[in-house]
Amino acid sequence: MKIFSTENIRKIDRVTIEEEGVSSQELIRRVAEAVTSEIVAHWSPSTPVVIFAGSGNNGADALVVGRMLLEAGFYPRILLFNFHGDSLSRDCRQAKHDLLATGYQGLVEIIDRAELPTLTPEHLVVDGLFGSGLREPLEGGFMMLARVISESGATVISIDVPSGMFGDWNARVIGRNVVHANLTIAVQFPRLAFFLSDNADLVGRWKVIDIGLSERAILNTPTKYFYVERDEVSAVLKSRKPFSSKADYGHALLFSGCYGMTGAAVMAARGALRSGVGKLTVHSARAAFPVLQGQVPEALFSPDRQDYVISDMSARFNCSAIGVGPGIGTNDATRGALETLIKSYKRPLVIDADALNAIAQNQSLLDHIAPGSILTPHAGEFDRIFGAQTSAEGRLLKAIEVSHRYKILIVLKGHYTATVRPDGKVFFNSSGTPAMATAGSGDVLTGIITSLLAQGYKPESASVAGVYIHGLAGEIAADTHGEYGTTGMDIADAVGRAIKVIME
Ligand SMILES: NC(=O)C1=CN([C@@H]2O[C@H](COP(=O)(O)OP(=O)(O)OC[C@H]3O[C@@H](n4cnc5c(N)ncnc54)[C@H](O)[C@@H]3O)[C@@H](O)[C@H]2O)[C@H](O)CC1
Ligand SMILES: [K+]
Repeated sequence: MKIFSTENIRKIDRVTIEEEGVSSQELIRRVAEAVTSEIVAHWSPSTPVVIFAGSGNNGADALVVGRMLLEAGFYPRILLFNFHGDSLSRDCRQAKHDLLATGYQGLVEIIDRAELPTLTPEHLVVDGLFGSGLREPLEGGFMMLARVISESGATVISIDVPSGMFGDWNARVIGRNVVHANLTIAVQFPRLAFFLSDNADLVGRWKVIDIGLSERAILNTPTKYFYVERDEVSAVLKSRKPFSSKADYGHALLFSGCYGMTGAAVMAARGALRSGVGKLTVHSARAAFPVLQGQVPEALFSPDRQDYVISDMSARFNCSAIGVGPGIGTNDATRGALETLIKSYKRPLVIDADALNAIAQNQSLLDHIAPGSILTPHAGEFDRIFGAQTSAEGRLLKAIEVSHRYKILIVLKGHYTATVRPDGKVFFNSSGTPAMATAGSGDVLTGIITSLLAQGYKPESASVAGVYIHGLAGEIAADTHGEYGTTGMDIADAVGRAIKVIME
């Protein structure tokens, strides 16, 4: 699914109204209908509801919600901010008119000074103060109002975006000055800001409602941001040919494991094999031999010269893809071997874990990484390489910059793992569960992406598809083992089923 900028949503909105003949009032009605159904489905008419309506079309949405709630037997209190008595948008004026035409007596129109109602945790607040028309961070009375709403303990449903927050970038916004929603109901598309952990407490849960904006305009409007769902991944994964053999699905090489961290190699290997690689060789410390051969008998074992660490990472047997990092440790010999690999290997590498930490200690290696390589850092690993970031937004911007500069893909792991490409496109992943916050989970991902690369998928699709498959495998594993009980190995073992579900 495309994630559009606020500006582009406005354009698509305009095309829908001007070229497809849908009136803005009809669009507002569709928004209000969806918000109202949500309320009617989960709250009883006796709920004390307070609706805050601003002067623009976000306020118009809110006023129409008010009218629809009245029809459903609720009796909301509605506050409309109409400074000087003449600031309403045309649609907001119309919505006010329609509301008053029902004979409703509860409208409080705030023209100069606001008398705010006391809010308690029993209240349900509908936040229609500001949507995509917000121009500046809130200040003064609106800032105070946002704080009062957030600190009241009331349940808050925000229409389109939490008021005070921009849909795109929020570096200038202070979280405390934004309405904190429990649920945000976004019009037609999720916003970039929803995917950044900085805003998690402001957005709450979010849903998107389809109001039927022009499909042609949606198709023709470019964007750099995407939300990856199952359909996009199933369009990428290829079915196997009946007459194919293992030679058709690549031979991956993993540099993984050392004494004490052989399990990482096991999980990466399992992830690779369960995602369809034709052959797999794991090069590891000699001491890893019995564990790897015992736990992953399908993989070939390539012993290092050294017993306890990896000291040699030369590419061998013309392998079709290399993954490096899980459980390799930070030994000098291993770091030296990694430097040689990075400086000599000309095809994309998958680089994870301690291999990332080695790069953090020798950043000149970034200049040598083959274009199209995939780095899979979590926030801490990313910051160690590219500098400490104070926000997820800053980290994403930095990832976009360095991905372009070094021509590498960065898989920034988190709740919505973001895959950042050198062309500036960013893919936020939709699958996954907190059950995956467990040791070994990342090793499995390295295995999956390396396996897809080995099978001939381009780095752009191996990364995005690999991340989605990994998340879905985590969901499947958590179905059986629960949020607490899911292990890295459970995730690895569910990878095959995840791919099956995607391809069905
Ligand atoms: N996307 C769609 O297709 C549809 C969206 N809808 C809803 O409409 C709003 C956007 O409405 P708009 O009138 O453009 O803007 P707002 O209601 O968000 O607010 C504009 C209003 O606020 C004033 N203002 C802006 N910034 C500030 C500030 N910092 N302090 C004080 N006042 C400010 C500005 O001057 C205007 O008066 C969208 O979010 C959806 O909710 C429709 O439902 C139709 C389809
Ligand atoms: K809002």
